[in-house]
Amino acid sequence: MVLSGVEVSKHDNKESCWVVVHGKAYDVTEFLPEHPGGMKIILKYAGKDATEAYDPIHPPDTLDKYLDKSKHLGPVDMSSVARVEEEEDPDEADRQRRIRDKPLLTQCYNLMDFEAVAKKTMKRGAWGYYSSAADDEITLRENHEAFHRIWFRPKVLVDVKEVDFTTTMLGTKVDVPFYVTATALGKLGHPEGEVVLTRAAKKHNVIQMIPTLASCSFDEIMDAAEGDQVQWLQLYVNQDRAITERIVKHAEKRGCKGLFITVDAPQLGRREKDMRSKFTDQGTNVQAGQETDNSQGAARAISSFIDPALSWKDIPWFQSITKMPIVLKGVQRVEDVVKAIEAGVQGVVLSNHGGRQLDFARSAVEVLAETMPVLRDLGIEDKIEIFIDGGVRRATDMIKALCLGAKGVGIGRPFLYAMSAYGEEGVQRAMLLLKDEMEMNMRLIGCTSVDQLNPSLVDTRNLGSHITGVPADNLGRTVYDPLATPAFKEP
Ligand SMILES: Cc1cc2c(cc1C)[n+](S(=O)(=O)[O-])c1c(=O)[nH]c(=O)nc-1n2C[C@H](O)[C@H](O)[C@H](O)COP(=O)(O)O
Repeated sequence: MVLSGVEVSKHDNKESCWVVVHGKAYDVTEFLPEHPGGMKIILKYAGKDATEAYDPIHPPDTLDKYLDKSKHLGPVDMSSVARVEEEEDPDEADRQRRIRDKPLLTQCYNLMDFEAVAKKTMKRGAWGYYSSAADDEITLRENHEAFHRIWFRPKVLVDVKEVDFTTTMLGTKVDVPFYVTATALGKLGHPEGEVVLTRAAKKHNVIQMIPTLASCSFDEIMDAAEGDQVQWLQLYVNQDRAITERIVKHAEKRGCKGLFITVDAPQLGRREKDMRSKFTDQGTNVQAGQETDNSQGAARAISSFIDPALSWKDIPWFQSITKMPIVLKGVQRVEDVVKAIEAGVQGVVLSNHGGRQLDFARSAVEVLAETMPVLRDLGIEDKIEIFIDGGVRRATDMIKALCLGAKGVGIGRPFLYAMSAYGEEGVQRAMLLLKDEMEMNMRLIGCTSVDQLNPSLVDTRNLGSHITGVPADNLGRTVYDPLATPAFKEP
């Protein structure tokens, strides 16, 4: 039996709330209080077609996975279903013009070029979510600027005819020492979402870390991989450990080759640009608890399930439910690296979440420079693989990290911007540009393989002095989007 839009429209309130997604009606009345994005956003679409707002945020299998079958009401005659009149973005016509006039892909010569184009062509809410960082975004800027306080000590008269910058990460051979790190809500930037990154990563033999808060379903992203393409899972630990156990076991069964447990986000940071965009979309498919104030932006709307009680005592439980290598993502001091080694995990990512969590957290490269000498003194530097992420925008940033002892680096925003501005081709070009830069800079530093990169090739004397002159990062500054000012009403 096909429902009419008139029938659906009668259920438009808290007492009886039906929504339509992809031509089917769902009774979400009982789910309202559980929705991570809060009730308001669902009630906005109660009795109407919610598909357009729903898609960028929720993996397609969300309703099948999380809404009891008895609430699936069946097909609707879409010709009679009401739609929500979204308020027209005053900038939309201009944005379409900027998309039309954007530079050719071949005119992008570095990762910051993609950011420049994305800033002008992305929807405000999407740009706000991707570009934002915590509080005054000091750490966001420090992540990139810290690399400017490290200088090279290149060797000369070395035969650098053949350069090979392949390496291994958690036992997987990769073409380049970077991976695509986990960044949520891929469909905010591109209608296909994270699978765009999957396809580009395959072409360059780069590992992709699949985010818990992906727009695409986990299986969609795994299915988009080809052949022996390697993917890792990034995990936000759910307060409901049964959900977490299910996610981890399924990931291992599907062939994930690493479990990256995010440990720097007991609560997601306060990202004001994201909040200012008054993110009105719902949370993702993961679920738990309390009413969320949507005016806190996407971050808060999608993360109420994260367990702030996660602690070192949970590590043995994770080791009991999976054989995947376990890596702690978001470690920020050498004492915790030593603890991670003692806990028997296989790796850490030194990271401050791209500056999106604790403002004034140090850059990962500075923590790396602090960590490796201590591990070497203790003779335990080979007990764990150390990755870093945050602010990596050039191959020289990667080389500096490898010289200081990193196994590889994670890159986040640049691939999101490349995807948002130019789709898969953009991500491909971004990866190619990094490979070109890698080959040139390895030659110029006098090395032919990553295992030759060592601390003697860099001068880090200035790294710890946070307030010091650094060469102006002009493109980065022009692209940097200071906190959007409060939206004053037009006169
Ligand atoms: C840019 C970005 C980063 C996010 C991210 C979303 C975006 C848009 N999200 S978040 O919504 O919760 O903050 C995640 C995430 O899902 N899980 C996670 O572990 N890190 C998340 N990160 C952090 C990411 O994994 C890297 O640590 C960070 O992006 C590295 O810095 P760059 O962007 O400068 O490369």
